[in-house]
Amino acid sequence: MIIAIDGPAASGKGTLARRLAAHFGLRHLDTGLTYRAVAAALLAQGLPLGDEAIAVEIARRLDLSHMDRALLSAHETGEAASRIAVLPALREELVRLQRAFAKAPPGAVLDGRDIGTVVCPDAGVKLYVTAAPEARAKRRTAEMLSQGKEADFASVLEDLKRRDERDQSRTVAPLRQAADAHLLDTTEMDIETAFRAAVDIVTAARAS
Ligand SMILES: Nc1ncnc2c1ncn2[C@@H]1O[C@H](COP(=O)(O)OP(=O)(O)O)[C@@H](O)[C@H]1O
Ligand SMILES: Nc1ccn([C@@H]2O[C@H](COP(=O)(O)OP(=O)(O)O)[C@@H](O)[C@H]2O)c(=O)n1
Repeated sequence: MIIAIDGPAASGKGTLARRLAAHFGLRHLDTGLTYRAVAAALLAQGLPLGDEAIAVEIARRLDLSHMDRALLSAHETGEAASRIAVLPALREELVRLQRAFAKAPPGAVLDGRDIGTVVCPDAGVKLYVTAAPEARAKRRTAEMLSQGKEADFASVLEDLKRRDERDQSRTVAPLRQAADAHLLDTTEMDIETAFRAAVDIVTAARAS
């Protein structure tokens, strides 16, 4: 079975995806990391973010089993990832890797922006996880502070809104809720409540 999870930045989709994968015995791929890994490589080598051919070349060499969220979590990496995520040939290359991961047994949970709409349109269950921008900025700020990084709520909020706008308005695979996705608004939910709600949705979908 494939579970597709999409949603805006810091909505909690990664946390849910990880826990659902463990609960249902599936593999997990955070597809945001694939965009972050390419962006981090470009930044590290001082290469331009707009050069599609170079980005595709880096994507071809990606090893999905060696992507470390901690190493790729920097705020600037997320910002650069959303800038290169508009490049069609790069998306094509990454989607190819993501689909291959999704299809291998026993199934997988993938989270990102276009999983239910583009990467796995036939997924058994689709969730669209969201929360109010202020709630998401509060979570991301707390996360950064807990990692010993500097974080200012107002600028985190501004950055998240700008990234959401870019992700929703790009021409190729924009962030949007698939017609058959279940909406999970976690603004008023803690992690445990959101997880329980997601398990109920998946369990009901598997039974039908
Ligand atoms: N429902 C929730 N309530 C409070 N904090 C949450 C909730 N879901 C996730 N978080 C926290 O918010 C931060 C961002 O969550 P994450 O799963 O990484 O989001 P995303 O993958 O959508 O960017 C993490 O620190 C996570 O522990
Ligand atoms: N399936 C995906 C996943 C991420 N992305 C892009 O990659 C960026 C970083 O994604 P992420 O999931 O790591 O970001 P957070 O939500 O964790 O902050 C997003 O802002 C998107 O622009 C995408 O275009 N498609």
